[in-house]
Amino acid sequence: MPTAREQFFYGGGDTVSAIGLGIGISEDSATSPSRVYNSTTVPVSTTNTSSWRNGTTTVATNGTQTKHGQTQTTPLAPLAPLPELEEEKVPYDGDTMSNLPPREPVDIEFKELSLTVSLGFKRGSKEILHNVSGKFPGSQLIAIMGPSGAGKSTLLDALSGFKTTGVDGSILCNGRRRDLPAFRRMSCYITQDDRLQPLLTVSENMHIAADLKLGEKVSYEEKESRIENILVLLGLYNHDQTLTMRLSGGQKKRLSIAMELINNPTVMFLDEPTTGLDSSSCTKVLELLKTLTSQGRTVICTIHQPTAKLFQIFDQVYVLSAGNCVYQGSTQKLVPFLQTVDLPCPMYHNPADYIIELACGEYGFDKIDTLKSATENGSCLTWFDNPGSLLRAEQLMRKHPIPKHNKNRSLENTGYANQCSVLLRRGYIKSRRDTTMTHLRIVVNIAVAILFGAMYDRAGREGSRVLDNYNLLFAILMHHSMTTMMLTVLTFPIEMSILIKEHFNRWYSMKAYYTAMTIVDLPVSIISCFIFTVIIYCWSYQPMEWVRFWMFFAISLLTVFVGQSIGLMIGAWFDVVNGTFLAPVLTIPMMMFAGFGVTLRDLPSYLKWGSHISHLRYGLEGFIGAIYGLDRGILECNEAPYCHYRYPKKFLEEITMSGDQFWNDVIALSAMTIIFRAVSYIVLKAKIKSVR
Ligand SMILES: Nc1ncnc2c1ncn2[C@@H]1O[C@H](COP(=O)(O)OP(=O)(O)OP(=O)(O)O)[C@@H](O)[C@H]1O
Repeated sequence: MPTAREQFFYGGGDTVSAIGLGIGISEDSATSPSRVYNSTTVPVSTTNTSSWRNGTTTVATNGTQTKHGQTQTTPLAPLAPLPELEEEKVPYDGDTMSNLPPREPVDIEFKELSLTVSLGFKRGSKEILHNVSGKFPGSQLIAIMGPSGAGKSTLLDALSGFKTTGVDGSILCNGRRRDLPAFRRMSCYITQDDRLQPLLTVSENMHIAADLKLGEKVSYEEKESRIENILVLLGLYNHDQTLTMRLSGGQKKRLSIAMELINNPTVMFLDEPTTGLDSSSCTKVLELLKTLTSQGRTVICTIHQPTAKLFQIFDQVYVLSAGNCVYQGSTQKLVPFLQTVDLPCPMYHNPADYIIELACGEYGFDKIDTLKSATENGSCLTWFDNPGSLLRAEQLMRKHPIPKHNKNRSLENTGYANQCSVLLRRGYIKSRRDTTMTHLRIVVNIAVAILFGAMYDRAGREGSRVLDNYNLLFAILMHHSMTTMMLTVLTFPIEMSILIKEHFNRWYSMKAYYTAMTIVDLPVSIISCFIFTVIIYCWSYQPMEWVRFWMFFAISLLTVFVGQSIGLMIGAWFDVVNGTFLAPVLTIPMMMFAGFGVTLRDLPSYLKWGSHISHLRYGLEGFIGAIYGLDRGILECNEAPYCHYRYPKKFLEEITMSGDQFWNDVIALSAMTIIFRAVSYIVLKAKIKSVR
């Protein structure tokens, strides 16, 4: 049997290639037993050359349709019926969407759109989209296709408003220039990777999304009913108590869609919704999206190389090749289009595969130019289903009144207080289940306290072991600073992708996220620090005075907060690899400036400034003030005949600390916490902005 390429270049043997393009007209198909059908082959009988989507079609999408070398004619399932999610055995009920009111369709058009990215300092820039145009009418399921690197995700980013930097050209919504805040209020973006909270169940994720998107104005019953309907529609109802991390790839994808459906967006952008899914899950996801379009939603998704079966689910396709449009129009008309430009699709070839092969330049780069000119880089509307009925911009403007001006500048659906309280609830659930950030942290604090206690048993009251106790105080300081810093260095890199998605989809503001994240961590920080302090303070026999204990605890806690804030700042600035390298590296100079190895008096004058920015210096000074300050009396001397530091004052003199700087240390550590937190918030905001 000739290969697709051979058929293309040398003709299809006994096949009339006129219809070609995935629609092979066999002169005598019944007498061609040698034909092999693969999953992407869509030959159509001569009785149905006009529509290979709905007519009687010879499909070989699985082995059963090719029997003993003979092709069986199988009618394709009509597209209209709604999907049945067999996997979950949920009978589909047309009413399941009753709580999601139909939407007024939105027509998106873009003209001469180009997108340029900066390649970095002194490296210039690169244009990814080259003046492409296109039209995505409302209520349609639209595929943006193309080879890898063609610019599919970039086009999706530009249209959704996710990318605004370097975008040139015009994007129209219902004929009017896109008002980005208003457009973002009616649209959502579902990313390729599943950015979901792994430690929450399906139901919890849905409730959090509902509370953030619908707020308190919508009643509990209404929210419940919406969640129920969506979960039933998406076949997730039976899994509502499953932790998200335990869901299958397809279920995660459906949950991502479900969470965005809660506020009933009009336009949905999905980046490769079928990637990583088996063919049955792909079909289910696409059929679900198709269902959503029937209620007025416009669903635009990027897709790599759909099989013939998946391809036919789409209404319209937009094909890109190296940032240029090579086809725009209905899926059914792709074959006739290719025929018209003299690039007929070989028989038994999936047109979707064929156009990608053409777009890759497999048949010569001149073919790409031919296609680009034929589609006028996306301006040509000839190949739409019913081009005559497409409304021009002016007609659309007349049909759709000017939208009401929204005085509310905030993009989020609910207020700051509601966002904070819902995020706190989510944070609480997460920290209850998080083995590292919560459980391991408490266990590590207890284990280290026991270890230190055993090593420095009674060092706190013994005059002959003052230097041991000094070492212990510094070790405690390092423990508080390093353990929290290393944990929080990971906070933003781990959460960043979820944060970007949820923030872009207007779930919450950065301010609310940051406030909730700060508050949620407080109980665990305080509890683990308190347990540690009690164990080590008692075991090492530090002075049994409440004032000194609380001073000691206060300095410990503030050191924890500073360590956390530095960790957050580094995590906001750098990725995981650089962050985990930089955090300990930056701690070393802080240690040197703490006055521990080299006393503050002996620091070279040109390095004195370092001691003022070292949180470990203030921590150590604070500990010394708590343990040896407040005019502490003579120490016991039971373990050695001579106690050099029997008088605490002598020790303070030698380490050049006065022991009365406690409040200055508290102020310095508090100020550092506030400054580092503020810097990490600013860096985080800038980073999120820079992504766009
Ligand atoms: N910020 C950037 N800096 C430099 N090049 C970029 C940047 N963003 C995208 N590109 C380049 O632009 C081209 C298009 O990228 P895009 O992610 O849109 O492709 P795609 O068609 O979605 O590919 P895939 O299907 O593999 O995801 C690629 O060559 C990519 O390397």
